[in-house]
Amino acid sequence: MSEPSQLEQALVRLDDAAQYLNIDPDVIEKLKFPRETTQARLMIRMDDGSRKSFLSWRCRYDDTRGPTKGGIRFHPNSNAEEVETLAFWMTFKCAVMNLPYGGGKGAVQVDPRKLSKAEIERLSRSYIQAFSRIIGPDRDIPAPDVYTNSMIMGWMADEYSQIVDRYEPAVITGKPIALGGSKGRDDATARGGYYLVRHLAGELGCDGSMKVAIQGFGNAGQHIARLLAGDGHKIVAVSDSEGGVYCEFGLNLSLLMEAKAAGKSVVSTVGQSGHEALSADALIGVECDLLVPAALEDMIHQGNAELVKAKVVLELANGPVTPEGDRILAKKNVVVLPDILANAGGVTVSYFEWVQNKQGYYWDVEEIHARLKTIMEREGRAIWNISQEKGITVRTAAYVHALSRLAEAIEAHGTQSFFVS
Ligand SMILES: NC(=O)c1ccc[n+]([C@@H]2O[C@H](COP(=O)([O-])OP(=O)(O)OC[C@H]3O[C@@H](n4cnc5c(N)ncnc54)[C@H](O)[C@@H]3O)[C@@H](O)[C@H]2O)c1
Repeated sequence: MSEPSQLEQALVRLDDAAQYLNIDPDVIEKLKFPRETTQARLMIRMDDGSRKSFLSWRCRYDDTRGPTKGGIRFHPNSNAEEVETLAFWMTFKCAVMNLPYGGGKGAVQVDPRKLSKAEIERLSRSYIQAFSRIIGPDRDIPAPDVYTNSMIMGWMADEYSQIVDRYEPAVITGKPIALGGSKGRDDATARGGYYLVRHLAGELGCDGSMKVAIQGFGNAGQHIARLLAGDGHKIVAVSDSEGGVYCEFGLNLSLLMEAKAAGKSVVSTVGQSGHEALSADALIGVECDLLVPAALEDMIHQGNAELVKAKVVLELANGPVTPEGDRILAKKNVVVLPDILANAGGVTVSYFEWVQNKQGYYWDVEEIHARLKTIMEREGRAIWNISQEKGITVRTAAYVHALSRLAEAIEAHGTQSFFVS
């Protein structure tokens, strides 16, 4: 038998959740397949005068609850199936948070590190030229993802406005503040996870001072370290792609952030402030209360999940625990706060950006934080209660929560075929 595809693996979560709900089979049939995936070949002029082409996609997985929403990734390994899987996750993430969106995703198969800044700008504008009839402020709203950033979103929003011949900032989120971006977007993903852990601390047994290990010390990893340390928790281990560092009394975060800002690995701080070297893999098994995967997919799996000593795993990364890893953690009574809830602070503040663009009135950062906190606590509490009532993992509970909202919307839309023939 062939290996299940990436999307088939993701759909296992849908089947798991469906067992706990009495929903129409039509709903599952609708959610099993993306509504539409468009492929385009982008041709751009390189700096040396030659022309080069790149494959690209945009998937609108499901738009029952509103316009589709999801990032655009620039990556050499991107392919249609990965885009569809990520769009499926976005469908559930937006439903978990009750944002008025469906799920989408886009990608260009490219290694942007091999392109000049001008070439990346031409590629970004060419993506919008190819997909301008698919995206739109009330149809499909892109955002940054792996190897894309606010500068690229600014170029894309500008290109779209030129094509439709009017100022249309709500077509894309994650823009620079000068072009209609929102305050509070930079640390939104980590802050959402932080509000969630703080709110459920009593239930999770995390109400005292915690020891924390963080895998991946990029945007999400550095912000969660800063926020948790601010509450007096000890960050005892962090890692990046080159290795890790450990200090049982708490790492020196300023030292680590200075190293990253200078383009160095966290490993460059070994020997200073009591920092000891730790292999990237050893981080998973560090003695701690909270483990935060904030790097890549599939990092906690069948081969290393048994090593986890933390009571709680906060998934700031997308898909960091494999289904086998999940089963092992559940057996060890480790609570996993799943990605579609734990890292949804990012898309929630993207939603705030879209609302601000549409209303033309901008909120201060305190208002953004207060609104994000309210939503994380409300949805986190509802999901926690489902997991307790049904005796299921928090991940399955999050899917149950999202699926019941999706099912309600799909049923409310009705199906025309009932009235034909
Ligand atoms: N930034 C956001 O708003 C956001 C929103 C939702 C989800 N996420 C997810 O969070 C994760 C991290 O995103 P980010 O924006 O912080 O990315 P980033 O590129 O800023 O940081 C990723 C970090 O992971 C490290 N890393 C790579 N391979 C590693 C390995 N094998 N072991 C340990 N560390 C490793 C990198 O060195 C880097 O420090 C991704 O899965 C992303 O999809 C991010």
